[in-house]
Amino acid sequence: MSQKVVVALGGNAILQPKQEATYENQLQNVQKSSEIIARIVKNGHTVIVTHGNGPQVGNILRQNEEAKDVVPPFPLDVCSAESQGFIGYMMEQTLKNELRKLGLDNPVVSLLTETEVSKDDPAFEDPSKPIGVFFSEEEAKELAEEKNWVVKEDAGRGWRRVVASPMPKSILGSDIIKKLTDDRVIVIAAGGGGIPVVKNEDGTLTGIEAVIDKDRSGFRLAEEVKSDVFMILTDVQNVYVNYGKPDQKALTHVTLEEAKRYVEDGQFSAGSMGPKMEAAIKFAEQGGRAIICSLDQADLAMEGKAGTHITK
Ligand SMILES: Nc1ncnc2c1ncn2[C@@H]1O[C@H](COP(=O)(O)OP(=O)(O)O)[C@@H](O)[C@H]1O
Ligand SMILES: NC(=O)OP(=O)(O)O
Repeated sequence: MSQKVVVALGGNAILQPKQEATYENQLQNVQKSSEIIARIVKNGHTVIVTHGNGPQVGNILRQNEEAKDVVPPFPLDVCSAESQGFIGYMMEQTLKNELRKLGLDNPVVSLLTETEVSKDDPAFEDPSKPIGVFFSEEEAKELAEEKNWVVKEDAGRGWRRVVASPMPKSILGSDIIKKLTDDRVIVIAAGGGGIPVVKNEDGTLTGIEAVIDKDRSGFRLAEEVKSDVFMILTDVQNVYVNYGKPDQKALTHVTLEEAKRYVEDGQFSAGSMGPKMEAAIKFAEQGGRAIICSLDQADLAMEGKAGTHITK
C-alpha cells in the first residue's frame, strides 16, 4: 500500500564523526542516502526528506568567525540557511540521479524552509544543541575560554560547541510542501530543523540565532503535511533497551505505553536517542506510524521488516 513518509536523515547520513568535513566526503555519503530513498520511491511511496545540519552549520559559523577580519561574519540563522542550501543541493542532485537510474521521473525540489520558534523559549537561556566538530574535553574548554563559546559533552562521543535549540512551533510553507507531494514531487524541506524565525506582533518575520533539532522539526513537518509515516534514520538498526549493556535488547514493535515507560526508565540518552524517541512518540500519539532504523535498512523498515516501529 502506498504511504506518505517524512524521512529524517541523521547527521551520520551526511558526515560521520571521524570523517573530515570535505565536500567530497559529504557528497559521497549523501549519494548513498539518496540511493536508499530512491528505493522507497520505487516501492510506490511518497517521500518528503528532511535532514540534520549540526556538523555543517558549526563549520560554516566557524568559517565566518575565523575570517571576520577579511569578510564580515553572518549570524547563525543565516549560517543555518547556508547549510540548508548546500545540503539540499547535494540531496536534490543525487536523488535525481538515483531516481533516473531506477527509471523514475518524479520531480525533486529542495526548499529553503523557515521554522517558527518563540523568542521566549527557555532554550535561549540554556544552549544544548551540539554543532561543528568534536574536541577533547581539554581542547573544548580552552576554546570556550578563548572564543567565548559554550561547550558540552555530546552523548559520550566527545565535546562540542553548543547553541540554543528552541522548540519548533510550525514549519512555514508546509501547505505548499503538501501540495507539491500531492503532485508527485519529492520535496527536501526543513533541513537542519529549518531556519529559525520569530513572528513579530505585526505579523512580520525576523531570523533568530539558534539551531533547531531536526527530529523535533521532522515531527512537526510530518504532522503538518499529514504524513502516514515518520521515519528517523540514524546509525543503529533499532532502538534498544539496556543499550550498550550485555543484556541489551532490540525493540521491534512497541506500543505507545511501552515506549513511554522506557522513556520514564531513562533508557535513551538526552543528546542522541532521547529527542528521536520524543518525536516518534508524539507522532504515534496522533495515530501515525513512527519508525527509527538505520539508513541502510530504510526500505526494509518501510515494509515492516526492520527497525523499531512505534504505534498507538
Ligand atoms: N537506547 C538506545 N538505543 C539505540 N541507540 C541509542 C540508545 N541510547 C543512545 N543511543 C545512541 O544514539 C545514537 C543515534 O543518535 P545520534 O548520533 O544523535 O543520531 P543522528 O546524528 O544520526 O541523528 C546511536 O548511535 C547510539 O549510540
Ligand atoms: N539540526 C540538527 O538536528 O542537526 P543534527 O541532526 O546534525 O544534529
